[in-house]
Amino acid sequence: MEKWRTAERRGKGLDHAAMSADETQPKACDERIDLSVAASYQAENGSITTVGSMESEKAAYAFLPQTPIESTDDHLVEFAEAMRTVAKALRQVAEGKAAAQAEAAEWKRKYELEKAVKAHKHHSLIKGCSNCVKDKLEHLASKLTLETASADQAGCCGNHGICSRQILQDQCPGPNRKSDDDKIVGQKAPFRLSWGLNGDKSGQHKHDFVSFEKGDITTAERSNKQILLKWESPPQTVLFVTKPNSSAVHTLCSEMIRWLKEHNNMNIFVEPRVSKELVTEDSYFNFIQTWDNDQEMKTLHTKVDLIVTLGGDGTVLWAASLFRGPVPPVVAFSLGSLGFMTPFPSEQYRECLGNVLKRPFTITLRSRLQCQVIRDAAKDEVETEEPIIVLNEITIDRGMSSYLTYLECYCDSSFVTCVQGDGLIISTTSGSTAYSLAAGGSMVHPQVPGILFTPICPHSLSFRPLILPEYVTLRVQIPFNSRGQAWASFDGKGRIQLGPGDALICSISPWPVPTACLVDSTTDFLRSIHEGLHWNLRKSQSLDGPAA
Ligand SMILES: NC(=O)c1ccc[n+]([C@@H]2O[C@H](COP(=O)([O-])OP(=O)(O)OC[C@H]3O[C@@H](n4cnc5c(N)ncnc54)[C@H](O)[C@@H]3O)[C@@H](O)[C@H]2O)c1
Ligand SMILES: Nc1ncnc2c1ncn2[C@@H]1O[C@H](COP(=O)(O)OP(=O)(O)OP(=O)(O)O)[C@@H](O)[C@H]1O
Repeated sequence: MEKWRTAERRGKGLDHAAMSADETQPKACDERIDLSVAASYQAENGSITTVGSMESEKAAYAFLPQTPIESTDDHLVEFAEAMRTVAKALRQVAEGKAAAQAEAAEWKRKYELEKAVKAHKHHSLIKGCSNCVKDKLEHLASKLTLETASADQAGCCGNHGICSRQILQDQCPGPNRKSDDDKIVGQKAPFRLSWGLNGDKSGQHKHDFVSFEKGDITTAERSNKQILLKWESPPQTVLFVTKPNSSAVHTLCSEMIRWLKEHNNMNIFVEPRVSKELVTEDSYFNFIQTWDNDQEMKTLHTKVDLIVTLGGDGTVLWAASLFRGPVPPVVAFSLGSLGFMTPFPSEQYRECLGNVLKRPFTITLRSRLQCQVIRDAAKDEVETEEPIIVLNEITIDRGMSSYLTYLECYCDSSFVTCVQGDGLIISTTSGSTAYSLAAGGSMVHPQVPGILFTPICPHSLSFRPLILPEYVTLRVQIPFNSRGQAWASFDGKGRIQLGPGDALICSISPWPVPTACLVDSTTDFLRSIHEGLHWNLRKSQSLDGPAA
């Protein structure tokens, strides 16, 4: 834009010079005047070449009166005319150059003023805007305003070039100018955000996402983006977790192990039960590894690059339960009925595994809940039991009891409610499509950072399910005045009885389950609710019918 504008002005200058050249009669005195004007232009602009040519032109004019020879007069007039044409051309060039230089100087000065005003704005916001700084700023701004106005009468910022309105929004003359009060910049107090509970400095500090320049809060990054996993070196060890008592699963498992060994020379781990079955079946499987006890199982995550599950959602839950700490990425093949967490088609295992082993793939980080049971009898003791970790949910229900459960619930130190009904589900977002859904909870995308609080058959008309933020700790207490007992279960397993005075404490575990996506987290989630639940499936209305 600026280039175009400069070129236009230069063009105008040339046109003007050309017009005067046409109008000027070829008289000697005029020619001298023209030449002197051109000479002075060049001297001012310091162009040595041009000044040199002016000297030769002067010499040519000085020669004119001394040569009154008829035959040579015409020649001299012709020569003088030629000199005049040359001089005019030189003047046009000089005028154009001078105009361009003046214009460039003007824009440079404007730019420097704008820069200075910006720097003062920034300085005053950081250090506090003193009156002195403000005065200086206003002075600079008004200077800029005046000069902008005189440089371009078309209005604030004009149509071309640097837009000072963008840089100095409050300083525009004309109809868009703001009031004097609005003109004051840097009045907002700077602040800092930090992470932690009630200002506790031990909390995890994330990157600052506050723009101090403007004092506004902005989310620089989305909290939980789609995550891509890319191997830095080729994976070498795969753990198979398979649904028991299924011949289809067993056949596929041995076929996949062979394929992985022969094509990728992978190390294979299987559960002790499966190892026995395979080795008994064929000595070919002697190379597969397993574990003998819990202690060995606890170190699995240090040896395994990838977990392959063959079964339904229950098998994914089972695989996750083998890892109380970090979990390797899970590639879940569907051999169940619904398959909310099993997106990979088992018939295409070669292609799917080939991709996962060699190419980057998207994962869903499925958060888990860790839960500790605090017995009333042992509440003063130091906690020794390891927490129980679930991928779907913790359920507290009335079990065999025919009485209502009576559960007091707290979120951090705040009282939430008393649950009187069949029970309560505290669910992860992955578990939102399981038991919690059946109890009336919302379906939540697995990457939403939240904890679901869903009552089971509450005896109250107004008890709607809640979704709480992932950073809270929930405590469910069986009060001493509870009529009955309560039972807790973890991903539908391991039921334990809770008596009056016992409590259950849950929070999000630092160890999520990374599950490989077939497409991406959202596509897989939507596919599972469409195909698994036939979500919102309805025959479309036909076009014919009553007019609106
Ligand atoms: N009324 C109910 O809906 C109900 C009752 C009890 C347990 N469950 C669920 O069953 C889970 C245990 O599953 P299982 O396979 O070991 O038991 P299971 O074999 O009894 O299967 C229960 C069903 O729940 C489905 N399921 C499991 N996790 C799911 C998830 N995250 N999203 C959608 N569906 C899911 C399974 O596909 C299966 O069809 C529990 O965690 C609980 O959520 C549901
Ligand atoms: N490796 C395993 N060891 C022991 N039990 C397992 C294992 N894998 C799965 N299970 C259990 O087997 C049961 C059925 O498994 P799963 O849910 O995967 O199959 P499904 O019921 O046929 O599929 P879906 O849940 O889709 O209907 C679950 O309760 C699960 O806990």
